[in-house]
Amino acid sequence: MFDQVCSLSKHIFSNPTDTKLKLGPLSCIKTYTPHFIASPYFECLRVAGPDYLASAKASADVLFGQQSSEFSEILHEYGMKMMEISKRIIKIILMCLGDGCESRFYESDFSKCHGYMRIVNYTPPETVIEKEVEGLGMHTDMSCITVVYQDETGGLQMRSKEEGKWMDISPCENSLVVNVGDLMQAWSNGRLRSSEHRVVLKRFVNRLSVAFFWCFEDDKVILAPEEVVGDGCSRTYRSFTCLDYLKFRENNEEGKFDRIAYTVKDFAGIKQ
Ligand SMILES: O=C(O)CCC(=O)C(=O)O
Ligand SMILES: [Fe+2]
Repeated sequence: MFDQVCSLSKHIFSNPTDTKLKLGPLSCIKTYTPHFIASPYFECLRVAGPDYLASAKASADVLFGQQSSEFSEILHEYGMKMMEISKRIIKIILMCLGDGCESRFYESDFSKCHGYMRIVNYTPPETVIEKEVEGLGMHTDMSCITVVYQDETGGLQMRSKEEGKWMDISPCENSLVVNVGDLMQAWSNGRLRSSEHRVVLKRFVNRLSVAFFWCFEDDKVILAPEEVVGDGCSRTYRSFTCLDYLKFRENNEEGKFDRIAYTVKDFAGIKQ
């Protein structure tokens, strides 16, 4: 499935810019983010749930005409699989947070989660002066969890908690990277950490990744349950609605990921 998603996506990204911009920020469909928004070397296509088929088809129809259904069918299958995987992962995470947490909180807090994916094509500059070029600058994800498939090129890096050193997350065949996002950090009262990460590019090597973001519904009020906070501990985040946080990030980033000036801690963290 990854191979199919990758080869169909490469085909889409190989279209001329003018064609891709039919899906761009100034079009009515707005599923394509061109170069120079997140970074000069980053472009992406967004496929939104819950109807992945309709979302992918809307993009494919504009690019290839109505007869093409291969792309939308495979992305639908991929989206459904990612939903299933995300549910399984979150249930395991809840189990790790305490006895009975899964049965207590899955239905009440996570059953309305939704997902969307970003297929990202990284094109490094042809002349590289510095040793390392960032395809996507340091950031945290605004999700509960993110499930990432990266191709064999590598380049994903996470910042270690203690020393803030960059660690390579090397690609491994048939493996996915699972990343905790900001919403889960706040919901778990900081027991789970939304990791800072970035993507560095290799000279002359194109890179493709598919990131699936699993998020709370927009009007969800996020507040760590007492059982998760734990006896004798206090809340480190005030309650907030998911959409308010997404808007806060949007307003502060102006579409760029090149600095991490504001995170969920700045938005809802309670000063201790
Ligand atoms: O391309 C990758 O491997 C990661 C992308 C990412 O971090 C993101 O889209 O938020
Ligand atoms: Fe990310």
